[in-house]
Amino acid sequence: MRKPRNPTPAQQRALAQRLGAALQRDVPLAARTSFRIGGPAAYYVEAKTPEALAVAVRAARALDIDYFLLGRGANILIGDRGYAGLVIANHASDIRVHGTCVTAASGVLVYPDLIDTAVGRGLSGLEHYVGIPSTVGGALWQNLHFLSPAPERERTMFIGEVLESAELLTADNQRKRVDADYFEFGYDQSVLHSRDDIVLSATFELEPAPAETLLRIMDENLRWRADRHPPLDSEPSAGSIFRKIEGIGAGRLIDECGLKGMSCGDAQISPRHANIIVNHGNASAADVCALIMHAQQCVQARTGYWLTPEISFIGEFAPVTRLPADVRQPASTGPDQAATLN
Ligand SMILES: NC(=O)C1=CN([C@@H]2O[C@H](COP(=O)(O)OP(=O)(O)OC[C@H]3O[C@@H](n4cnc5c(N)ncnc54)[C@H](OP(=O)(O)O)[C@@H]3O)[C@@H](O)[C@H]2O)C=CC1
Ligand SMILES: C=C(O[C@H]1[C@H](O)[C@@H](CO)O[C@H](OP(=O)(O)OP(=O)(O)OC[C@H]2O[C@@H](n3ccc(=O)[nH]c3=O)[C@H](O)[C@@H]2O)[C@@H]1NC(C)=O)C(=O)O
Repeated sequence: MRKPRNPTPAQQRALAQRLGAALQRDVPLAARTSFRIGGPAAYYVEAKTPEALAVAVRAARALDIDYFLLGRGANILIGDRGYAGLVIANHASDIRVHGTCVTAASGVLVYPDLIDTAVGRGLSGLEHYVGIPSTVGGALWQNLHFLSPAPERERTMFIGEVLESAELLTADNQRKRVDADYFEFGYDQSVLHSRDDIVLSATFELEPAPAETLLRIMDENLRWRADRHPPLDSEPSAGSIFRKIEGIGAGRLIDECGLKGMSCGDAQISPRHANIIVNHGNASAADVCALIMHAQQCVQARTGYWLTPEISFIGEFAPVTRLPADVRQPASTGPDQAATLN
């Protein structure tokens, strides 16, 4: 991602005029991410409806101001120097049920809000994604996934399977309804990665199911996650750091290199799951980058595989100044190390 530019004084005035009192300055972002890491947003606005989201995105585009759309902040690492442009936080939270369909604004939290609403009406299709932090928009961006129910767990299920349609703000600022095929969903993949479309809302087509079946699946999936992943509330993270390597496992490769438990400052490769880096309090983005680069280098040297980050790197990154505990050579000295990780 290009380093965001500081808006000029003229752009700043025009933005303030368009967004009014909703526009805030120098807003800390760390607490707005699941990693609890990152510097401030120079400009920040919270969109509480899909209409307000469209207004903010259109304003940034019209004024040629760099912007970033922040969902739950669960799949990103924000640089220690923050984001120089406009961060648009998606808090659009409306949910409507009509028959077996549920329509949610893109800022709705998949868990608990969307899942609880669907399950409360006895509707099946979303309960698999219990415990995973994501807004509806983020879920479509990455095609949110989890294993099919126990005991078989024979395949990965994707949220795209139950998507009926979505309303977008397209790259040319049109509001448009599209069906699920439009998204060209894959594993961790959708058309949103390559197009500038913004999801405003989504409609899911679900199926009636007995409450006890839905509650059993949710309970089993929460236990599956609790057994394998560090708990998000006490050990903040961004979930899997590296992309899946089919049939091999990014986590397994890091584990085989003996890197579990390795620390850099307060950042640590989780002793529980090697593909997750946790923040024990005051980890910086630079600390996380140092661990990422170290894992990439170790895994490549030992196995020949190159680990590609799954998370997005947002904003401006400070140089790596601290190194993982047992690394003797500097991993990087430049400010743009995030660009070298991909
Ligand atoms: N399976 C698991 O266990 C876990 C999965 N995750 C995944 O991480 C993601 C977390 O979502 P969330 O926290 O909400 O997202 P984030 O705030 O982390 O943003 C991630 C990206 O999603 C895109 N995005 C967010 N909202 C929208 C929208 N309304 N329209 C278009 N693009 C959007 C943005 O892309 P852009 O910059 O291109 O606009 C952004 O870069 C989910 O996809 C989830 O599947 C996370 C943790 C664990
Ligand atoms: C956590 C995420 O998604 C998760 C998703 O929740 C679950 C369930 O569907 O499947 C994937 O985890 P995963 O644990 O199977 O992924 P990997 O990190 O590639 O591990 C693969 C395999 O390696 C082994 N493994 C993993 C960690 C470890 O420390 N040691 C080890 O040996 C395990 O057997 C594991 O099953 C997703 N991760 C990726 C990178 O695809 C996320 O996207 O943030």
